[in-house]
Amino acid sequence: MKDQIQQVKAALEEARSGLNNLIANEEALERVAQAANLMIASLKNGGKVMSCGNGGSLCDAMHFAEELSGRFRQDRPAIAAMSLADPSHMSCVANDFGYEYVFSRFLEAVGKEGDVLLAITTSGTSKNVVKAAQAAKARGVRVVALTGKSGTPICELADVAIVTPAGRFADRVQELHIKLIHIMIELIEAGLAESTESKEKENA
Ligand SMILES: O=C(CO)[C@@H](O)[C@H](O)[C@H](O)[C@H](O)COP(=O)(O)O
Ligand SMILES: [Zn+2]
Repeated sequence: MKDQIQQVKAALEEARSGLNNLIANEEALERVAQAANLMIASLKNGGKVMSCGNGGSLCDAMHFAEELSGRFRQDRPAIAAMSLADPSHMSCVANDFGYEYVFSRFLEAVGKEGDVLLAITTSGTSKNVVKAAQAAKARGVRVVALTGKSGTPICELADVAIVTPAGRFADRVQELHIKLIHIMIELIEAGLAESTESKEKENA
């Protein structure tokens, strides 16, 4: 039991050090604001935000989209967001074309010029996420990448790459990603509320 408590403490210390590094990383913080601004501009123009990732990052992609289309902290109008995560689509495309096409094919079906894709990959190299970013670029969809490694294929493709290194393991990177996802939602809600308020003032 003592050893386990030590293990819990060490894991929390490691997570804290990842968070401290992120707080000190001005470039990454700036990119978070840039990413939110890209999404706000798209949403104001009638666009939508799509998201994708593998494993835990797919859960993060879904978490992000549902808090925009559903609810985050308080009631407000629904925001146009969807994860590219329909299991029937994924099983069909994986079965008939290959797993690397599961997100790109969905994006080809629903992505429109002016939309934004949030592409989440801790390694920065997952083929299906990279292919989704390529499909996005080909049709004028802007790409925000959330990753743990710089200089990776997803960074090369992204309009805004948010890089959050956090040691050897994907789970620590994901823990930072989910924080940034919540923060981006806060920024998006604030940005959209601001524009609604100024429209209401104009019309008053
Ligand atoms: O959640 C975790 C690890 O924390 C795993 O399920 C992890 O998401 C999977 O190994 C993914 O396939 C990793 O893909 P990626 O982040 O490198 O794109
Ligand atoms: Zn949440």
